[in-house]
Parts: sequence; structure tokens; C-alpha cells
Amino acid sequence: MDDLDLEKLRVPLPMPSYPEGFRSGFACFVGRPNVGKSTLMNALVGQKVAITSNRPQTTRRTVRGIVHRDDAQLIIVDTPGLHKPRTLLGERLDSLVRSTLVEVDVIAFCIPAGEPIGRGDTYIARELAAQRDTPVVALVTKTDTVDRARVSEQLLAVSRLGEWADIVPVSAAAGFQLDTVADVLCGHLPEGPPLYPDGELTDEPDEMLVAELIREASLEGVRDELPHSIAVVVEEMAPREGRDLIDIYASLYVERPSQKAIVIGSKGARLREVGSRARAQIEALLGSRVYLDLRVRVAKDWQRDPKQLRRLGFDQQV
Ligand SMILES: Nc1nc2c(ncn2[C@@H]2O[C@H](COP(=O)(O)OP(=O)(O)OP(=O)(O)O)[C@@H](O)[C@H]2O)c(=O)[nH]1
Repeated sequence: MDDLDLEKLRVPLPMPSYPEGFRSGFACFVGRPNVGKSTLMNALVGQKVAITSNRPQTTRRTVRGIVHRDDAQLIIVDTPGLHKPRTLLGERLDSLVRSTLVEVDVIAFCIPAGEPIGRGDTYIARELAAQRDTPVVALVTKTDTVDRARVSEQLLAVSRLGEWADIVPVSAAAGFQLDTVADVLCGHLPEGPPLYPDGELTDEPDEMLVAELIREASLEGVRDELPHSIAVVVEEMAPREGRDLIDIYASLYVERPSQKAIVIGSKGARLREVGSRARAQIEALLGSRVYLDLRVRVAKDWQRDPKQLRRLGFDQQV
């Protein structure tokens, strides 16, 4: 399904009833890489639907998380960090973010409480100022990392950065102000029926979530430059006949043979660790035992090569 065709999703599902004044719609989270967008989305949704890591640019895909409330349904579109593009992949990600911005009902701009406002934030604030028709809520994230005085200073600095519909301090880690963020975002949604059935938390296909979990597992403990070079494709995923087991065949792509050696580790030890870490997460996601076959392949300089990007599925997202 086309990730960006949000309008298609506005066709209401046959719902028995919904309360008067019910609101439904889309919110999009933007901000520099590593500011806590994915963590906040997961906390709001209440389940892990986007992967997180302590390395910038973990998120490459637009992932939707769905927050179900009695009075509203908020569909959150997670975006890759908005930043000045350095590679072809970077450029495509940025255009993905921009095209998402115009299609949502409200934008949440995330700025961490503990870091001074920098050129990256100013760049994004300028981009957002151009989205005149969409309200922008500024979220000051990770408030648990600093004291109250610093939070107040940051709120003031953020208020000077642009015109915001609201400014809300929040900590996903401490569970501070999560309801307020949901209230504020829902307040900007149009009135209308729920767009997704009750209980559905994301419309990502399982294959995508599985690939993201494998990529997340592979990012742990590798050198700084490697994360941007890893892409995961699930080649095949099917229940094994007569058994309560799902077979998954996945390829982990790196850009260079030297990176392949790092990922595999001495006598395959690292890859085995990645496999068992990913398998535990996938089993929790799918609620079934899983056989995971993980191959490491080299796709030379894939981030700069349009053909390779297409093969790895990135063309569907632009
Ligand atoms: N202390 C603290 N850490 C947080 C909080 N939210 C996120 N983090 C950490 O910040 C790091 C980045 O979080 P992500 O949610 O991956 O950030 P992101 O903005 O989605 O990053 P990209 O995918 O690179 O755009 C992770 O190590 C998180 O654990 C928070 O509220 N408090």
C-alpha cells in the first residue's frame, strides 16, 4: 500500500456507532534525528511500532501508530529525522517528510529539553513556517533529562523559534504529560468517524515490522558509521505446515565487504546474537515461535544507487 496516500484512508469503515463530537485524523512527528520521536509515538500508542535506538537516523520509514480513545482516534505518522541531505537516500527521506507534512491534520515538532536550539531546529522551523494550513504543536521532549528551570528556559526558547498552536513539555521515558500531548493533538483533528477498527495499532505489514526489528537488533553494539549502511529485506515469511512455527528468510544488506565482516563477527558470533535478539522480539510481535534465517549480503554503495534503493524497497516511499 502506498504509504503516503492518506486520503484513501479517510473512507470511513462501517462502524456501528461513535460518540457525537468524535474526532479522527493524522498527526506527523518531525524534528532532528534522535530527539525522541519514535519513543514518544510508541509511548502514546502503548506498543512498540517504530524502532528506536540511541543512534541518529534510526527511522527510515513512515510508520503509523494508532491511538484509540473514547473521544478520538489519532493516527501518528512517524517520519525520518529532517536534516540536510548528504546522500540520495537522505534526499528521498527529506522529500518523504515534506510530502507527509501537507497531508496531515496536525504537525508535532519535537525539540529535546536538554540541547540548545541549533541550526537543525531553525532549518526545520523555517520549513514548518511554510506549512501555513497545518497547525504545528511544539513538543519539548525528554524533560526527565534536565531540571525544571532548564525545561522553562527551553519552553521560552522554543516559543521564540516560531508560531506554534501549542507548546507542551513531555517525557516519554517518565510517562510525563503523555495524556496532555494526546489531548492537544486530538484537539486539532477534524470531527469524523474512526478510520481504523478498534484495537488496531498500526497498519504496517508484518514483514515491514519484522524487517525493522531485525535492523534494530543489528544496530546494537556496532560502530557509528555502520547504522546508515544497513538495510533489511524480508524475502519470505510463511507458517510451516503442520507446525506452530513461522519461517522467516531475511537478508541484511551492507554496503561493503568490510562491513559484512563486522556484522557477522568472529566465527559468526555477532550475527547469531543479532538473530536471537531479533527472534525474541519477532516472536513477541507475531505471538508465535519463529525460525529465522538471516543472511548478510553486500549491495555496494546502496545508499547512492537508485537501482539498489528500488530493490531494497525505498522507491515505494517517495
Ligand atoms: N531520557 C530520555 N530518553 C529518551 C526519551 N525519549 C527518547 N529517548 C532516547 O533518545 C534516543 C532517541 O530516541 P528515538 O525515539 O529513536 O528518536 P527519533 O527522534 O525517533 O530518532 P530518529 O529515528 O533518528 O529520527 C533513544 O536512545 C531513546 O531511548 C525520554 O523521554 N527521556
